[in-house]
Amino acid sequence: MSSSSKQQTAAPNVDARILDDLFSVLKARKQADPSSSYVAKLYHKGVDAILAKVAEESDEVVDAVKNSDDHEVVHEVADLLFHTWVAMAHRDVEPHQIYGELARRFGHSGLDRDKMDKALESFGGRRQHERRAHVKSITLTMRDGQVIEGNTRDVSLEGLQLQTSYEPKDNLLGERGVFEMIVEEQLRSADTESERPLGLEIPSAADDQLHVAETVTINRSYRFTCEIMRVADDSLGLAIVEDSGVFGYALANEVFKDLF
Ligand SMILES: N=c1c2ncn([C@@H]3O[C@H](COP(=O)(O)OP(=O)(O)OP(=O)(O)O)[C@@H](O)[C@H]3O)c2ncn1[C@@H]1O[C@H](COP(=O)(O)O)[C@@H](O)[C@H]1O
Repeated sequence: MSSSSKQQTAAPNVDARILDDLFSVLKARKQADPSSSYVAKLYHKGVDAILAKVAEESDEVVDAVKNSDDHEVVHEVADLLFHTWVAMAHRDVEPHQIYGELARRFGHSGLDRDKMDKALESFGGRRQHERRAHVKSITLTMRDGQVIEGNTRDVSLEGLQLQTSYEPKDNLLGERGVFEMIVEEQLRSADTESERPLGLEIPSAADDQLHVAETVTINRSYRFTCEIMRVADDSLGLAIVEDSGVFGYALANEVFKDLF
C-alpha cells in the first residue's frame, strides 16, 4: 500500500461529509504513483478515460435502477459519484461549489428556476454563469474607527465585488477579516424596497479580532472569513476564504429572495 494511501486509514465520516473526505484523497492522489493507485492511474490515462468511466457508470446506474436490486443501485450510484468526483478533482472544481449551486437552487422547483433565471437575465444578465447583478450598501468601519461607505456588486458565489470611493484602495488589499452576511427575513416581501446595509469592519492586519458593526437586525446571520483583494484595475473584492458552500446558500437566499 503506497504511503499516501496508508494516510487514509482514519475511519471516514458515514454521512455526506464522506464526499469531502473522498475529495481530499482524490486531490492527494494527483501526486501518487499510478501503479499504486486506481485514481492516480485514471489521472495518468487522462480526461477521456475519466469521462469514459463517468459515462459508463451513468449507464450502469440507469441499468441498475431499471433492472437490479437496491444493493446494485447503491453500488452503481457510488461508482458514478466517485468517478464524477474524480472528474471534478481533475478540473479542480471543489465540492463546495457544487453544494453552493445546489443551495442556490434550494427551495425553488424547476419552474421557479426558469422564472429565477428569466428574472436574473432581465436583471443585468447572468455573467460567467454564476454572477448575479446585485447591489447592497455596505459600511466598512476600520479598526481606527474610520467609516468607509461602499456597496457590493457583481456577486459570484465565491465572493462579493466591493465598490468604495475609499482611497488609497491599496491600503485595504490583503486585509483579512470576518464579515457577517445578515439576512433579513421580514424583508422577503417582493414589494419591499430594501437597500439592506451589510455591516463590515476590516481590522488592521495585525488584529484578527473583528467586531462586526451589525447594521441590520435579522433572523439569520452567517459569518465568513474574507480577504480584500483586487478584482479589477480599479475595484476590490471580498474573497471568501475556506467557504463550505454556506456562503452560496446565504447569498442565494439573500439575493434571490428579492426576486420573488
Ligand atoms: N470510492 C472509490 C471507488 N469506487 C470504485 N472504485 C474503483 O472504480 C473501479 C470501477 O470500475 P468498474 O465499474 O469497471 O468495476 P466494478 O465496479 O467492480 O464493476 P461494475 O460496477 O462495472 O459491475 C473499480 O476498480 C473500483 O475499485 C473506487 N476506487 C477508489 N475509491 C476511493 O478512492 C480512494 C483512493 O483510491 P486509490 O487511488 O485506488 O488508492 C479510495 O480510498 C476510495 O476511498
